[in-house]
Amino acid sequence: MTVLVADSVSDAALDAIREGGHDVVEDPGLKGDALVDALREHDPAVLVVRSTKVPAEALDAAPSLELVVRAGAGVDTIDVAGASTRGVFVANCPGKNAAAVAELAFGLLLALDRRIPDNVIAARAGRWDKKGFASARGVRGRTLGLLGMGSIGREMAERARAFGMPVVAWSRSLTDDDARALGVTRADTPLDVARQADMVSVHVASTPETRHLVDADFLEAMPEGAALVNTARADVVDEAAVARAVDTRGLRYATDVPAGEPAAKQGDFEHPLADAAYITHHVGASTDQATEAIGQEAARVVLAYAETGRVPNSVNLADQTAATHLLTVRHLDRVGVLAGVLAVVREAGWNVQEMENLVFTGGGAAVARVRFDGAPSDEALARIREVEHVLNATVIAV
Ligand SMILES: NC(=O)c1ccc[n+]([C@@H]2O[C@H](COP(=O)([O-])OP(=O)(O)OC[C@H]3O[C@@H](n4cnc5c(N)ncnc54)[C@H](O)[C@@H]3O)[C@@H](O)[C@H]2O)c1
Ligand SMILES: O=C(O)CC[C@@H](O)C(=O)O
Repeated sequence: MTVLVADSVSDAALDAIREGGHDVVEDPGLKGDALVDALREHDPAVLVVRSTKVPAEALDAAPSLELVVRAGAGVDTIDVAGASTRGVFVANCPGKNAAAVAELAFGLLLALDRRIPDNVIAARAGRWDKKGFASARGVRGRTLGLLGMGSIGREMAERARAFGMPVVAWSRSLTDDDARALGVTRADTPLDVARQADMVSVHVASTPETRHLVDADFLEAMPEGAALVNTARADVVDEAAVARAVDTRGLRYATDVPAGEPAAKQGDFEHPLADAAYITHHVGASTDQATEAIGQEAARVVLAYAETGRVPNSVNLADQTAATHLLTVRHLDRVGVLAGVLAVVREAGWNVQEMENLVFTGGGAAVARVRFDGAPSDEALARIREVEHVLNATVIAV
């Protein structure tokens, strides 16, 4: 299998994939047209990326492409819907960089409280200002609000405990039992978090539903002088509203994911909040530990897919198909039996949604399970039972 790696991934991961017998083409600088050209040239079965965008034209460039692995958490950089319509799997590496991101997010919260970057900038400029930097609120006993209690949100809750910060959290599927187990107070809505928290950290995925989850109303509901940290994605926070809240309500803001983040790893950067906020360079996941863990997981996904055809951490397989019925066929393990069964299935107009064939020890017999969407008929079932080497067949509603 050819594996094109378009971003920097750990050497250990690349070695593991090579040791699995696969050709690795590594070009960490690929993006845009260069990525499309490389996909066309190498026609890989697997593409591994970090933040590199994978749009529809990239998916179209490699007819052999079967799997895109996001060596990270967020898959908003990949045209997942486009991959689904082309029958291409997309997988990610969930949780593997969560500790690293939580470390940065907490660093930013503390930096906002103590104005650490401004202290450093002043010292570097040859200015001593103990008077100017002497006041801070402190975080112990302050309430931390969390939006999103996935892998990173949970890591944040753990760290908040160590800092003596009560946590109020909103997450779309957080239950009271989950909240109790995590030692946090569950909020019914994001606005409830805004009202109760002194500092808020954002950890939801970027989706159409989470766009501007932090908007003008959210910022208005936060107390004067509150702090907000965004290490999730730019579009989850309305940055124009943030700029206004910085001016009018003394909001303190830090982000690792500024809007208009450059695609290139180095270059010029301008941002309307560059002076008013603390902006880091999308480095939440960039610790050695996270890079190693992400690399290992990306390699595991590639190797598991190559060996089993199954995709760990797939993000675009339907949780629930449209299947209405399950056809179970016990049969002798002979050539052509399933073809005969499927011919009847086709004539009956049953739309196959899921299918598996398990062989019994010794290899004499097998059982096929076909989940389909369609109206069952006794006549079709009788014809399946008549297919040569079929032992028995049943249909039940699922
Ligand atoms: N700054 C960085 O370097 C960096 C690194 C890793 C992840 N991230 C970002 O942080 C995000 C969270 O990472 P994670 O590892 O915790 O992911 P996760 O999948 O474990 O958690 C995602 C959270 O988003 C919520 N969510 C997803 N879709 C939603 C929707 N439609 N409406 C409301 N909530 C929704 C989920 O409920 C969950 O709470 C990632 O999606 C990514 O964008 C940034
Ligand atoms: O790969 C990176 O450096 C960033 C990854 C991060 O945004 C993610 O969603 O995992």
